[in-house]
Amino acid sequence: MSFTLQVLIFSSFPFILAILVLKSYISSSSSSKNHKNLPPSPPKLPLIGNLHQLGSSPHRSLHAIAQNYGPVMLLRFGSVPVLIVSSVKAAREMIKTHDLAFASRPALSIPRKLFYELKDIGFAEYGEYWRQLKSITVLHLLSHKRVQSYRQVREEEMDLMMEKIQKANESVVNLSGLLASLTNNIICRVTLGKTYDGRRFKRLFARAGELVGCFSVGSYIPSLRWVDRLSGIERKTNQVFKELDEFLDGVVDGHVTRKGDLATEYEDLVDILLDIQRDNRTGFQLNKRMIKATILDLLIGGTDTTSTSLEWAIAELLRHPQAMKKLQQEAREIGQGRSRIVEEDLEKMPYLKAVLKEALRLHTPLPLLVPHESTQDVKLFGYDIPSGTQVHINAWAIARDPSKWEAPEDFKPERFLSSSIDYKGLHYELIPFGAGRRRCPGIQFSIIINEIVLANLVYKFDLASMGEGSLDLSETNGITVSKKYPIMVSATPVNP
Ligand code: HEM
Repeated sequence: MSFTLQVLIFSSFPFILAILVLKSYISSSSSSKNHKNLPPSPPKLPLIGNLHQLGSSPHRSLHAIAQNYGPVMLLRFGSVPVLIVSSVKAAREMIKTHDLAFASRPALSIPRKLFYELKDIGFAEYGEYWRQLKSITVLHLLSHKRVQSYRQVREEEMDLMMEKIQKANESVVNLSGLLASLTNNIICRVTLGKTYDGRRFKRLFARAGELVGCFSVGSYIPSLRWVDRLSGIERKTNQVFKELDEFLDGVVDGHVTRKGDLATEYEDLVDILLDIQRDNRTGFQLNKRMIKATILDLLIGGTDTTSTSLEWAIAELLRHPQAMKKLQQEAREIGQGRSRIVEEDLEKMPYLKAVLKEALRLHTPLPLLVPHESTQDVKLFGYDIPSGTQVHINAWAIARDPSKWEAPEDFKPERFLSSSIDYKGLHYELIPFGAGRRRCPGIQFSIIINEIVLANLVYKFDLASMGEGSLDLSETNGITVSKKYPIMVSATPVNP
């Protein structure tokens, strides 16, 4: 930054601050005149509001603040009113009773750039466009039948991973890295028709994922939008978008040109989107930008979330040898000496399902879900919530609410053996995939990968953690909360 620019910025700062404080005073005095019954709020600073209180783990900081201000509290991130919902009762009222009012998303500047002006499913505002795209996703891309049809892809990629572990011959392997590659390969083959696992591809998607979770000052304090320019975040977003767009252009064009002359074993999701575009069978005209935005959503939304949840489950099993033993017993009784557990076996493995549920409860991969936004004035929990309020549901806090969960901090898969609580969006105490209209459409897709991989891993190997990091539960920062240190194991093959 040049000296003159610095002087200009810093000399104008007190002036900008004064205007903003005055503005916030005027608006707060005018809102108090409206006699709105707003939710409780912690004290805030001028200009930044409560942003300084978020820290590096916002789900933990917000949980701590909610202990004093209650399960429905109103914060300010810069100039944006942000509602934080932290109890089962409040989440149920929000999603069950007022789902429509809260079904939109805030238009944040980084997703807007990366996802083709919000032409994807995850960040599109609520309306006819989102409804059509979500229905295509649920009915054609991620339906039960479609997920079943990719069984061979799952099995081939899983076998490749097991071979790598076998070949390591009990020397230390980075299991976290293998799980990340496995889910990346499955999602790429299903979505794009082939694997992309080069360093450049992985780095591009890692940068895109990081950017989605990044805080852009301009989205919350419009008068300080220039900070995003100076910090380099705007340039980085534009660069990543350019590279993503070139990559996706190549993918879509490649699918168009090979049509007809190159027989493929299965239809991947780009083929299906192009078919829908061609026959216009849904009555909704898809264009290339919409197709690219949709693919990007599936790649970014499905990969890390799936591998992270499996990684947490394995970390907890390594920390709880009794639970590991119980799961191995279940797998070996079901497998009965066959070379592998198959997908038909999974329904007969209640402990496996309980382990994965318990891991999703304790280590919610997206602890604050994806932000929602109200599009009308609503009464929630007795409070007035104005239209245009951004909403974060602290699913991580809800999943350890002591009034709903006994010994909430303990890893106890057994709690699910005698309970009908599921993560599909009907039990608000466990909502790692969200609930209501905006619920994740990839539940089945990710759960079947995690079930089949975990079942076979413990069926074929005895895993011993190597190094302290494997058992350490520290978290990364970002929208998807993963294990900070990779799981390193030595895997001894067992003869089932
Ligand atoms: C363990 C794995 C996963 C977790 C924990 C997860 C979690 C979530 C959450 C919390 C949301 C937002 C819900 C809300 O706003 O209330 C979401 C939305 C979404 N997820 Fe997932 N997800 C997972 C896997 C997947 C997979 C495998 C795919 C696709 C291949 C996928 C695609 C999407 C899409 C497209 C949306 C946007 C839905 C909308 O806004 O209407 N997810 N997911």
